[in-house]
Amino acid sequence: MNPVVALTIAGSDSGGGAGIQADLKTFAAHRVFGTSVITALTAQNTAGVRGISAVDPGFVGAQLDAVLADLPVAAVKTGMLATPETVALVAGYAARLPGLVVDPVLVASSGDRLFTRDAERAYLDLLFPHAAVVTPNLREASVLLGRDVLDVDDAIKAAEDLAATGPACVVVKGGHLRGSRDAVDVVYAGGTVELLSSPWIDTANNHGTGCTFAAATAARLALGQPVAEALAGAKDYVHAALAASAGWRLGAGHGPLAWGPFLT
Ligand SMILES: Nc1ncnc2c1ncn2[C@@H]1O[C@H](COP(=O)(O)OP(=O)(O)OP(=O)(O)O)[C@@H](O)[C@H]1O
Ligand SMILES: Cc1ncc(COP(=O)(O)O)c(N)n1
Repeated sequence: MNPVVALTIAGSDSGGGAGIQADLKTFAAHRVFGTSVITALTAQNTAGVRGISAVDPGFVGAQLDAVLADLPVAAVKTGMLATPETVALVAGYAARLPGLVVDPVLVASSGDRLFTRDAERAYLDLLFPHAAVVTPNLREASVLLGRDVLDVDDAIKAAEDLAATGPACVVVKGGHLRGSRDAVDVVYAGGTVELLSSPWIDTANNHGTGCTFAAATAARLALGQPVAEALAGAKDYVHAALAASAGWRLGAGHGPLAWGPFLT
């Protein structure tokens, strides 16, 4: 029987911990066949981003045309899109992108910018209206809304306000919540707020958690799970992948998660 196919539209992380590399490993761990449209190359390792070379939007389009013309993509995740031009381009394909999970990657965990400064509105105006799920972290929600998003109450209000731009579901991720003993994510869909919570794992190996969460959600949507089930499963998967790599020392900075075969 043919495998289910998912697509990631994202940047390459040469260090293998985030971006396209994290997404494809996450798809494989879910037994989903991964395809990829690369929007940018980053010269990156666990310590930070040394350089970025954005792919010309025309060639991002050529990759999308090639994949969509030939392969039965069942769900899509977007990660680093690098420029508002590429956000606009991807939005133009929205009608052909089922189960669209938009992770609005703006800044790396190292603090390096991954998206054109002051151009974030393109996400709100062009891409969010087409998304099944959007997954900002606290800092991304704050940049998108132009105000501080620091605690769970702020995150609930942020999720409501971001939902007004049109996505079916908003998850404001709480991996950077201050002083929390649990990793609490706020999920807002259909006018209802729910909290997704898992025990906090004390680890420096947390590079790529956001990419992995969004890719696991897309993989599960591709497998036919409803959104709420896909998000709960993705949350469990990230927790397991963080726990499994907690004892690793790969790289001098924030190390990667343990995907797929390393989980068992
Ligand atoms: N130390 C941790 N222990 C348990 N869960 C965590 C931890 N860190 C992050 N998570 C979970 O991982 C998912 C990603 O959240 P996070 O807020 O880290 O996203 P992000 O900032 O976009 O990730 P990234 O570091 O890749 O940019 C969320 O479900 C969050 O609750
Ligand atoms: C290519 C690429 N995509 C996404 C991220 C965000 O991940 P993180 O916040 O863990 O650095 C990244 N660093 N690099």
